[in-house]
Amino acid sequence: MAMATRTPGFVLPTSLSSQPPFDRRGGGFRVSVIRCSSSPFTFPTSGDVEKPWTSYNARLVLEDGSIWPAKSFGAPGTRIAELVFNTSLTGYQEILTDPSYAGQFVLMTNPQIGNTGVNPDDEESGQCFLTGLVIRNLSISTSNWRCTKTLADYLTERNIMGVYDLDTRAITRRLREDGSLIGVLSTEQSKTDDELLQMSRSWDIVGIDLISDVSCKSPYEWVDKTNPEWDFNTNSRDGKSYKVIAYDFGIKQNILRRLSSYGCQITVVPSTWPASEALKMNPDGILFSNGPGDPSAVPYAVETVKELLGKVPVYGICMGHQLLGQALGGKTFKMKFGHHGGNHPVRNNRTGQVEISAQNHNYAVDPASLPGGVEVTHVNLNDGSCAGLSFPAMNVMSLQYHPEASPGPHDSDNAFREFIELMKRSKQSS
Ligand SMILES: NC(=O)CC[C@H](N)C(=O)O
Repeated sequence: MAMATRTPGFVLPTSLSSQPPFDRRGGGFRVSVIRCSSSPFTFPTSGDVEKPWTSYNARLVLEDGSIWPAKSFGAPGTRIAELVFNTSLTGYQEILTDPSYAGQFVLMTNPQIGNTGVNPDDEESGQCFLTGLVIRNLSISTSNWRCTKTLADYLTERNIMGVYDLDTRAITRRLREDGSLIGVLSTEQSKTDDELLQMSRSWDIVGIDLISDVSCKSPYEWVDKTNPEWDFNTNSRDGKSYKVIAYDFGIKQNILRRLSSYGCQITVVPSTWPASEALKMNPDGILFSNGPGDPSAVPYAVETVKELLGKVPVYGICMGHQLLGQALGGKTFKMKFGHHGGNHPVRNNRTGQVEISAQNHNYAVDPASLPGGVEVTHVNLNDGSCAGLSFPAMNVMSLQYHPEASPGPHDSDNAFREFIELMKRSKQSS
């Protein structure tokens, strides 16, 4: 049969290539099953080289009917999740432990993963929250002075699936063209392709509250700072102490470390913590954290944010920003394939400066839905989407991206100083 090449490594029969693009929201599916070749490139871990991990044959089946043969290096089994791609060159351990990836498979576009292993200092939380890791090539050797374990052992111990030997470039192009897709990863040979395909088509992530599962269950104090050896921006500290309540919607620990390094005394509270209780604790400021899933599916959290608006300075990060956007009267929407990576340029509209930022979100605030007085302070320069908000009348500031992350540059860290200044001004005027 004559074949037409759609993207490198992905071959579609000509008879099917003229069909309209896959559209899950419209309910249409292009074909039932398309078999994809594994990667056209050969790395040292392919073929006969003896590997220091246990490997099974695996498959990634996407809801558009494409099937990607793979090899497993993590936990065996069958799992379902939304597939997103991440363009970071480093930081896979932070990604694995970022609670905002709950319900997702993360495909790394960097073709070589695992070379620095894992270490106790790079954890963003106490467990891996994503459903699986999809990579092109797993490094056969691990070498780093901080490394305590290989990536394969770490994922297996934590019962997280990891697969390699797929054509990650072709899958990424597919996600960019058609948008995020639901997929099933499986090492179970007894399951047919059709069974896995049906699984992927009967699951959805939109409209689901994912934060209740990842939030802490009771309040606790946080005291750890950034390791002083690695701290930066230290000249901008004023040496004063600020009492901050951090709502945990799936908080990354580096947010807490940065706040602590800036002099905050932090109490972390669960996502369901009543606003009235938070106010009784008499905080100088409140942080609304990052967190997984659809921000419009957690109206109880939006209500809590609303009750706190105007009473104390507030700072939202990622999910926290999206909750603030809704509490201020705006709406969120699902993006085509989101932003996941350590190299997103963002313009600070107030200074005109561009920050290279770390991002991880699939939803965004629609600026057109926001009421007058709410200022869009930051814009993502890749697609013009809203990356930051401010509502000075109520001491509100928020960022769609991750100022605590330092994927090389530390450009966004000043946002913590701005929060400190917001609290300081508010204290002085009261
Ligand atoms: N990192 C986050 O807080 C993610 C926010 C939200 N879950 C999204 O995907 O847009």
